[in-house]
Amino acid sequence: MRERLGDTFDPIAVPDLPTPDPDLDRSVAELRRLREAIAGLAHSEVELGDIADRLAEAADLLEPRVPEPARRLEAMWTGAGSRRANPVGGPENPIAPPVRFFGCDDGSVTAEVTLGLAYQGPPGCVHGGISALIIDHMMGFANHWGGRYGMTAHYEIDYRSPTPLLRPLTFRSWVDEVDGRKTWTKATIHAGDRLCVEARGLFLEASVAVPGHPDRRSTVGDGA
Ligand SMILES: CCCCCCCC/C=C\CCCCCCCC(=O)SCCNC(=O)CCNC(=O)[C@H](O)C(C)(C)COP(=O)(O)OP(=O)(O)OC[C@H]1O[C@@H](n2cnc3c(N)ncnc32)[C@H](O)[C@@H]1OP(=O)(O)O
Repeated sequence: MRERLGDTFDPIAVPDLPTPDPDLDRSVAELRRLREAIAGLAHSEVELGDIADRLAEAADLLEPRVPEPARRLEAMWTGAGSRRANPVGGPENPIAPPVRFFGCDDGSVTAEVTLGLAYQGPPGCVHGGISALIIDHMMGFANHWGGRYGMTAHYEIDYRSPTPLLRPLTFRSWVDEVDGRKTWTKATIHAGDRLCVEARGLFLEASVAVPGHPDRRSTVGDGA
């Protein structure tokens, strides 16, 4: 059995996601297409003057309408936390790589993603910081799937072999050990059968103040 994570979240219940704004999701999807297209352009192969003007026009239209960041932050932490806006897979976040997470019967969480040129580090390979970003976030999912939560206190990562761009990658994470407030969580990235990355993180139960809600604290990942 595999369960798509993020929309609902057993075994730790989280509030429902806010109703999506279809036009916001669509804008982000279009921005992602642009991001991949622009990252893939070779110099001088396409005449970009007109495109740059049109992008500037869209940005000029948008910028004056953007509310203060404090207002956006407050909205993000109302109801379902920042799940829709987070930088890994968040449908409202243009920089988010398009990762989908699944919870498995064996207690692990898997994710599948193919990363494009915008995420390049070494030639033809995924930037190590991008791998780390996805792993950190995914460990948070694995903790929840295992009935735990917490903030990342420490994590270590071993890059065992190059992680290819433009090929399906399988991420996997699971809770390895628990002790009081501490949760140790492991994760791997594979390209086919080849191990590319392995990591281990320490998460500590903790809470942080919720922006715009002085009376509330969030346990990070609880969607409080
Ligand atoms: C997003 C919302 C989604 C909602 C939807 C839910 C479903 C989805 C689920 C999930 C997806 C989301 C997943 C998110 C993932 C993102 C994760 C992050 O990016 S977290 C940001 C980065 N991390 C920080 O900013 C922490 C900063 N650090 C701190 O605030 C503190 O250091 C803290 C709270 C971690 C610990 O501080 P203390 O004061 O509570 O604890 P002390 O007393 O220092 O330590 C307690 C024990 O832990 C050990 N310890 C502490 N830090 C350690 C370290 N770095 N290394 C090793 N041991 C450490 C200590 O030695 C001590 O151990 P002894 O009890 O004595 O055995």
